[in-house]
Amino acid sequence: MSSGFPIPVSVLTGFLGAGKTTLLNRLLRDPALADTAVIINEFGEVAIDHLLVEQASDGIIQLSDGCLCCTVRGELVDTLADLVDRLQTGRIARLARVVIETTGLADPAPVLQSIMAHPALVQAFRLDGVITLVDAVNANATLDAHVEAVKQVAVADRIVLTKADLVTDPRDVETLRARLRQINPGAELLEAGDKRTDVAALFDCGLYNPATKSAEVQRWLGEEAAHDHHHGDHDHDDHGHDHDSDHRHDSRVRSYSLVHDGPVPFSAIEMFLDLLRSAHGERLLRMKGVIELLEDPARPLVVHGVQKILHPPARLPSWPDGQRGTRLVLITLDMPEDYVRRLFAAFTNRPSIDTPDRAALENNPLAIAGR
Ligand SMILES: Nc1nc2c(ncn2[C@@H]2O[C@H](COP(=O)(O)OP(=O)(O)OP(=O)(O)O)[C@@H](O)[C@H]2O)c(=O)[nH]1
Repeated sequence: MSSGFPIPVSVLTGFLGAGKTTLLNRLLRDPALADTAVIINEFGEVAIDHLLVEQASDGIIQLSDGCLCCTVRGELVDTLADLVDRLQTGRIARLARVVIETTGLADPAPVLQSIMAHPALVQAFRLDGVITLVDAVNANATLDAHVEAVKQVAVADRIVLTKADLVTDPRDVETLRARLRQINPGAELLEAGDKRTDVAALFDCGLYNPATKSAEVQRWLGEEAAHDHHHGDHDHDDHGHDHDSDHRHDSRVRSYSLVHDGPVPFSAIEMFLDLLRSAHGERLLRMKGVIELLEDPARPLVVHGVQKILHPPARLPSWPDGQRGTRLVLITLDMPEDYVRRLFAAFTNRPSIDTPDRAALENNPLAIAGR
């Protein structure tokens, strides 16, 4: 494949009517998004019709500013594969970026998985990040009612609050921000109405940016460290209202970091990640981390995963903050944290009491109870 690959893919998600199309229309006016293909993952209306100048017969639409727009007909992977084919056969001159707008209340994980798990697409595309829009007026009710909405927040790299202008009491926005922080401490929290919520703020949020050979590691690790906690089962908001934990899907979401000072053999980390994903894939909403490998401790290995899918690990040329060590950040849904911690300890050779050591685990991975 030529040097333009892998092409960054951003997923724009958010509840029904959260303001995805509105934000996308604003962003597409920025020349920085030239040569971007927008894939709208739904049938029916073309949402950005006022930008259209020409509709190609095959469903891919060339916009006046050079962007491409298509609605998914059939499988998303087919649409992405078709874009690669067009690029390689010269039917598209350039393709710098893909933005996938998902439908309202969808679980974004299958979209991410369809890209990251596809053997051919993974060569052509890399997941840049998930941008989740949250409607400040309706978010609390939606988060209470739909676990998909909580997942959308949990997998985000950027959370954009929309319609804050319609909320009369600013304290309600602050309460919502705290709730979103609780679900996903690592994501940057922005407001749609803020001029700074631009292309630069929303894109290129991968852990590893091949263009600059740098990582966002420092920022999200710092955030996570500051927020490392269990999410309480019994929260109350600023107005003193207790939430019924049965309706609080976000109490099922936890984020925590796993830290190991010192290098870890590649085989150990590989086995740890394999076991975690095979045993708990659906519950592992998001994982990001840097790993100090025994085999090459000077160059951190960056891992990035969504559910069972692990993005191909990238190498950084050096440690971004000078601090070595293995640090993984997990966002999980209904996953026994204790099991994960003990598994990690076993593979990093720090068995806790009653936990079999790594050699025993490699022979019998089920030896850790509590799954
Ligand atoms: N006041 C206000 N209205 C907004 C804001 N963002 C979006 N809207 C309005 O909310 C409505 C829905 O916005 P869309 O951009 O269509 O939302 P969407 O997420 O694309 O909607 P679906 O694709 O149907 O899920 C529109 O009427 C927008 O004008 C905002 O920040 N403030």
